Amino acid sequence: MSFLEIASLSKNYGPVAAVTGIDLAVASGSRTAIVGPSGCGKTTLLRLIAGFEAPDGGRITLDGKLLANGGTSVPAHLRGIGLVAQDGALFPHLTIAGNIGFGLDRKEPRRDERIAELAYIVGLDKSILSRRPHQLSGGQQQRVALARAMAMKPRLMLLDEPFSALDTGLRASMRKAVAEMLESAGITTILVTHDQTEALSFADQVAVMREGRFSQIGTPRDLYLRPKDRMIAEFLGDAIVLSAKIANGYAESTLGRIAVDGREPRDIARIMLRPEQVLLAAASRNELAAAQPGVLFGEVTESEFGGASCAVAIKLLNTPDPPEAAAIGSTPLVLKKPGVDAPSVGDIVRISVVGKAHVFS
Ligand SMILES: Nc1ncnc2c1ncn2[C@@H]1O[C@H](COP(=O)(O)OP(=O)(O)OP(=O)(O)O)[C@@H](O)[C@H]1O
Repeated sequence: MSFLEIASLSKNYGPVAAVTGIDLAVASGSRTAIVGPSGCGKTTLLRLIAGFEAPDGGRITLDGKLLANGGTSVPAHLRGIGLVAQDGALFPHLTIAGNIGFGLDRKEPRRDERIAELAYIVGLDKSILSRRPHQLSGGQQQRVALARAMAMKPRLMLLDEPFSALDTGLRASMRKAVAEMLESAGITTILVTHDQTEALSFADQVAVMREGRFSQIGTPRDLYLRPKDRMIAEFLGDAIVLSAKIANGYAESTLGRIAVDGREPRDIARIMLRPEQVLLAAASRNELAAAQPGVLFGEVTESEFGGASCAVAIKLLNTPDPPEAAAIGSTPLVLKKPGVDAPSVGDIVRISVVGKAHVFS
């Protein structure tokens, strides 16, 4: 049995089915990320696990102990679960030190030391410990909430978008620091996030949620490279989706002959490539005129500078599959390339594909 087991969990708010028949198994000491569009039920699921909401149906078991089963529910304060809410939910009348140390024993001789240590771990300066929450930025408040939850040494930590108020650089370093801190304390964690990169880099297991249900659960690599459908593919990153004919482990498509991850022959299939699988090399019109069969060329129609990642749109100039070319001609291939050597509008490029394409079932 897994550390956390959720079976057929449901919660309705009047006519709104916020969570519908969720099953989830979480291994001890692991990190799970839940991603999904706004309103799909992520926060409700965390609140059900934490015990702030009672489910209408289903079961939650933690470390072999039943926490919720139909009508019966263990109260939140007896679950040993930490929840860091989206807005931090700090106590406004307490100082930052008071907030962080809220759950610590007042008679504990090392209490102040422990508070300072927790503040240090989440990257907060000691000088803010005497302030009140309203005197902190949103990002600082989120870190206080995290330190307060850590102080309780929970068996399971639930993080609801805990890095959303931080800017990009700080967000990545906090994510890494928090992951290390949770790992060294052996705390099992579930993170809810809107940010795909955050989910893919933080977790051992990712669950994609849609309309109250999980549409796919797997390792970050599995979900990124082998998503079940186009929506999941596009939720986790940019995707190039093409029609293709599959035979002998290869797809015949607009982008030529590409190895695929399935061997089942299909006359009409949809395949997916991640844009970073498509490589561009500078070429000329002479090379295009003398192109060997199967060698693909394109012309850059748009190039939008974005620093490390520039959007480059390409119109295919020759294709092994003319009817598809017409289709892709109207929607150009869009790739992200580093700004330092992104091609310019009008450039001719040779196109090649690395790795395998994924075949949607
Ligand atoms: N207390 C409540 N009363 C009524 N409806 C609610 C309540 N809490 C949530 N809902 C509804 O349940 C659905 C799921 O909400 P939830 O907050 O769980 O989504 P979410 O995926 O966390 O969204 P976001 O990413 O925007 O935070 C939404 O339709 C929401 O409006």
